[in-house]
Amino acid sequence: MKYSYLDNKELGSAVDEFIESLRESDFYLGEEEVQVSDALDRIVSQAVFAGISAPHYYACAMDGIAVTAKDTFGATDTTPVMLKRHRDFETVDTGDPLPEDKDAVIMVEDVIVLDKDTVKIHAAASPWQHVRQIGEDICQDEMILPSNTKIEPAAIGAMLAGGIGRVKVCKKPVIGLIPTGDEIVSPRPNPKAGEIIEFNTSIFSAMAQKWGVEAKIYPIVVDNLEMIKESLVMACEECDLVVLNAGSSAGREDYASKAIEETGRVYTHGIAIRPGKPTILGIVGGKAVIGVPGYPVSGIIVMEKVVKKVLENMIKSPLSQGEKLEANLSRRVMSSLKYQEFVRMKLGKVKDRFIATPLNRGAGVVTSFVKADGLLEIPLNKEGIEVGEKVEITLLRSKEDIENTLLINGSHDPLIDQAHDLLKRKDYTKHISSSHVGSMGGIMAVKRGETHLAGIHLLDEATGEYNKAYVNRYLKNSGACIIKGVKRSQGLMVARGNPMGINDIKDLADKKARYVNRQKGSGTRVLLDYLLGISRVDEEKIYGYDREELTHLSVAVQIASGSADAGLGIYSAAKVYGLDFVPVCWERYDFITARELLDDEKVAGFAEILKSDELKAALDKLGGYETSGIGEVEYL
Ligand SMILES: Nc1nc2c(c(=O)[nH]1)N[C@H]1C(S)=C(S)[C@@H](COP(=O)(O)OP(=O)(O)OC[C@H]3O[C@@H](n4cnc5c(N)ncnc54)[C@H](O)[C@@H]3O)O[C@H]1N2
Ligand code: MOO
Repeated sequence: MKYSYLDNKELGSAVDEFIESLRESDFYLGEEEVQVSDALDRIVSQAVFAGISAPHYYACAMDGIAVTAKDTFGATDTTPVMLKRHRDFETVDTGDPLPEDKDAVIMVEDVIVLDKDTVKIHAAASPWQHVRQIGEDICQDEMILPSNTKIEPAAIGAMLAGGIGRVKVCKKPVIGLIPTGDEIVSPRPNPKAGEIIEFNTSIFSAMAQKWGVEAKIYPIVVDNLEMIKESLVMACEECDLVVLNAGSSAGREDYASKAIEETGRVYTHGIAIRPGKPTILGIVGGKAVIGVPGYPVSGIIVMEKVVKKVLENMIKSPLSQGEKLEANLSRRVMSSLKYQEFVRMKLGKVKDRFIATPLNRGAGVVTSFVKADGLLEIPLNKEGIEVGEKVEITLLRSKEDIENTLLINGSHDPLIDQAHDLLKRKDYTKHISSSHVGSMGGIMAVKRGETHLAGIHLLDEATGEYNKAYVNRYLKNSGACIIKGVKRSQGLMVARGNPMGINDIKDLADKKARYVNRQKGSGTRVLLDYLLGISRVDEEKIYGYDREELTHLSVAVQIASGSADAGLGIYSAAKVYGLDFVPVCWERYDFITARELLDDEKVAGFAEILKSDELKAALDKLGGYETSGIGEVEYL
């Protein structure tokens, strides 16, 4: 295999060696002068010294009267001192210059006015009280900012106060982004089969924007070595750093490495990180060129861990640092000994513990980054991390946001999305994060204290009753209770017009329908098995019984796209895709929680939303729901 030719260099040393090589071609950007008022977030290239002191005169710090302190000595509660205007005092406001013969200010609150020109005071003033000395803030020639410091809002004020109007800053790097690939097309609403919408460079450009770096996106280049070389050379002339996106691995049409080699030099091809292993580090025309893998998740990681580091060295300043947080791992995470791995994580706080749950690890699943609250780094030579272990997470959102997030595990229902939207409309500081782990997964998460709520719909085959039996069985004595949800219509989703004439569970086998199932542990799977049992249909007779999807909507998508004929699911999911729906039964979908969490502001707030008329209206619109008792607590 060609892949064995890729390097597997440790991330830190690969990047450090690359930066060393870049230094030889003098990759610092130089400086330019800008107006201080336009200099937010720029990096000063030289230390900034004050031209004048601030304040540059003795300034009154309070509204009141300016006096000579010694004239007030002896004033007490019992022995007030009288002062005469223009002889002993002058009226002053905050910021006024202190009159020349005066050395203190008495606040207006401490002055008793006897008549227009006479006041009485009951306490002596000490010399220089409430007077801002010359240079109290900044002394002339004092250093306001050292070299290579980012200009924050207050620093703009300090420089202006110090008499500085223009400032020398590092030039802003411009990064060139070249998307490549025959299958890549510019964003459009209805791409054809085989066309992939180009979005990576928009992600990278937005990341650059957040770092305060300019980005220039070049036209998409097809998989043609000469054309890639041409675009690369042009970008290297026009930009300070170039990202060549996709074609980084060693497939038939992966030309990135060759294009860099033939126009400059490749220093590393292959870094021991996952995702992101086929990363290329090269130099063309003295400019850094980074071959970033095509998969978006790999791309984001390489931008963050490699491109950002190179840029930081270019402008000699850190670009952004994620806050860290300690959390308990809710699921075991496996890792390869060969790679340093970066895993997207969901975070939440249940009682006083932060809980971290790994998200989908597919390098093509860009929404895993949309859902992620943080990144877990698993070092090289480690096989994984066990459930319950404490891990350090680099945050992608603020700790406060995470503390304000209600966690819902278990089975998903669109009502959660509706409630989330209502919650955000009521209070923008609150969030809901839901993980689709099936009803049983939800019960276990409540048991382990890893979620605030779990959405469940589990039929007890013996009693025909929903949910309670399971809570009693699995959460006995652990003080769990039910927050009532809805009754919802479950049925068979089939293509519009029901072309195969599927009318019940038996028809799935009899008419050889291609079925799409839900995952083990999901309530819908339990329901199917129950229905197969009472219909005396063997699961082996169901074509596609082992094909599993994680949500009602993803089952509906498979049917709508024609890759399956039927799947069990709820009415609202069928409606979204315009599918026909053969009702099978009504089932209860409820939430369970630990009793001590009922007082938790987030849980109580969710129960309130459940009870609201707005939610009922939204559910009526979705269809297939019955909402009596929704939001009520049922103790077991
Ligand atoms: N046989 C093997 N195949 C692959 C291996 C391997 O070890 N053996 N490594 C995989 C890894 S890891 C990665 S990462 C990718 C790297 O792929 P390339 O950099 O060569 O990129 P492509 O194959 O051209 O594209 C991958 C994927 O990303 C999509 N893509 C590309 N550009 C964009 C864009 N601008 N916007 C949105 N999406 C984009 C592209 O369509 C592909 O789906 O290689 C594996 N292969
Ligand atoms: O870089 Mo690949 O993304 O390791 O999965």
